[in-house]
Amino acid sequence: MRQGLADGARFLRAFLAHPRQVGAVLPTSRTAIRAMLDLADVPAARLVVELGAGTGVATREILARLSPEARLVAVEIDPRLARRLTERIGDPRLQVVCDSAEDVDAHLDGEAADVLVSMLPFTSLDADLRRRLLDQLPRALRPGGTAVVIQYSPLILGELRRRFADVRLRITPWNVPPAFLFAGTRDGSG
Ligand SMILES: C[S@@+](CC[C@H](N)C(=O)[O-])C[C@H]1O[C@@H](n2cnc3c(N)ncnc32)[C@H](O)[C@@H]1O
Repeated sequence: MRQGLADGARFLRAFLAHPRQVGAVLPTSRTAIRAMLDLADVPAARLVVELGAGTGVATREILARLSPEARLVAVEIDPRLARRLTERIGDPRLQVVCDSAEDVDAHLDGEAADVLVSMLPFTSLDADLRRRLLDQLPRALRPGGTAVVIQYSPLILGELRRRFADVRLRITPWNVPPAFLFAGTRDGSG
């Protein structure tokens, strides 16, 4: 409970410092995170990449589903949030990277992700940055891999359809505000 409040306060501070970069006043609910992760096969993945890890609400749930031999690379641009994540989650499968998700490739050692989880606030970002970040999603994935994306509006659907062979859409009311969940599959079976 106290940890949840502390995370909420930390998230709000990050929002007040960089509203467009953070894109939300409250951390995403665990129920919405679970519904999003249900759209991909995290337990079968060898490499999962998370973009925009924030206070780690999805990071923890990914680790709970991840196999003992797999690894998770979590990218967060805000140095305070990234440092806090490293301090708080001592799991040897987790690597926290403080960088922009535009440069995620540089941190994957030539590997491609089986599952990519995006918490990035695409709709509040500047259009050029949004395009560069969206272009990274299929690039960081292996052929046949899945990207799951959470947003507070459906506006990104067309952009995802341009980049993925198949895109599924779900809506979860168990978040403030209600969230749109997308799952895109990269072309090819690998
Ligand atoms: C809507 S928040 C979600 C955070 C977290 N998953 C949660 O719900 O608590 C978006 C996160 O993406 C991060 N972010 C924004 N732009 C980014 C970028 N270019 N690269 C990496 N992280 C970014 C923000 O700092 C913020 O932590």
